[in-house]
Amino acid sequence: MNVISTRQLTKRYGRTVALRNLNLEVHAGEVYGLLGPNGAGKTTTLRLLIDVIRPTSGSITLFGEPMSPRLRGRIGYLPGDLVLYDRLTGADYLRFCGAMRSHTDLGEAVRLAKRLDLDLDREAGELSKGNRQKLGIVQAFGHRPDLVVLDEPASGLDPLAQREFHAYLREYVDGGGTVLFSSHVLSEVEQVADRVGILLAGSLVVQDTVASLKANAVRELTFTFAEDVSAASFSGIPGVRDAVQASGTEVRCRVSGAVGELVRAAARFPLVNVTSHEPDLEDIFVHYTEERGDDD
Ligand SMILES: Nc1ncnc2c1ncn2[C@@H]1O[C@H](COP(=O)(O)OP(=O)(O)OP(=O)(O)O)[C@@H](O)[C@H]1O
Repeated sequence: MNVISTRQLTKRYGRTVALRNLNLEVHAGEVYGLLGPNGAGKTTTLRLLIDVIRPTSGSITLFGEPMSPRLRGRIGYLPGDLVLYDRLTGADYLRFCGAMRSHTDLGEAVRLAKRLDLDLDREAGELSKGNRQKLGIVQAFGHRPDLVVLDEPASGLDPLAQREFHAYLREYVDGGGTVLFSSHVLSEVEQVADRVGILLAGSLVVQDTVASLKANAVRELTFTFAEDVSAASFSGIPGVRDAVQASGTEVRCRVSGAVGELVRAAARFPLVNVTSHEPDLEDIFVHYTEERGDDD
């Protein structure tokens, strides 16, 4: 089942098209990472989904229904620009958020705060950036929502807090929750997301599992031969993007998809060694960004 489904979702700010015909599907029980460089439209997407801004055109369905006040209570949200009341303690702030949602049980929030090593007795004005972020995360999950939408959640968290937060996310989705989060920290998305969407200049250019993106990504194979072999021998082989002469006896090929044809071709020469550079999410991200740049 799709917890989030958007159809041709578009948002313009005057002449700026922040989001263009977005068809996003987030499945129940998954962690979905929305990636993109600054200004790509991530925050716009998240704000549309939680109904703080309205689309120029297109539609949004959450839990199979159009947004309504009843649905709001099922959603937790961490904004990218979290505003806290400096004189309220963390506990006061959580009670305040709870009262607005008619959810007075702070049990889950207190448990998560403990896990993240956040002192709820301190006033927000005294908290460091990372601890303010933790309080924002705690309020997003505190009312036990079914869907949580997080804008750059790991921003400011130290590595230990990040690890604990990621473990919590996994437990939350294993318990039936669904998470959509935005990030431009590729390693974070790679670690924690089941599926990834890459937004570039307001358009979703790819949406897939991290594993599948990697399997289909361009990888680099370097062949070392016992004698000089020309890179031209490898151009035109299915999957080969380009073949570069690294030295007389060394050829570097960029290949997408299966590498069998290329390896068979290389084996016709006196092959001494093959090394493969496995693509990570960063390579994939750079690839789509460059491809997009080439189109423009
Ligand atoms: N309120 C607004 N008025 C005018 N333009 C806006 C407004 N909000 C966003 N934009 C523009 O819409 C585009 C998308 O912005 P958005 O904040 O969604 O990007 P983002 O991917 O979240 O970026 P970042 O990673 O920097 O937070 C940008 O060109 C931005 O300048």
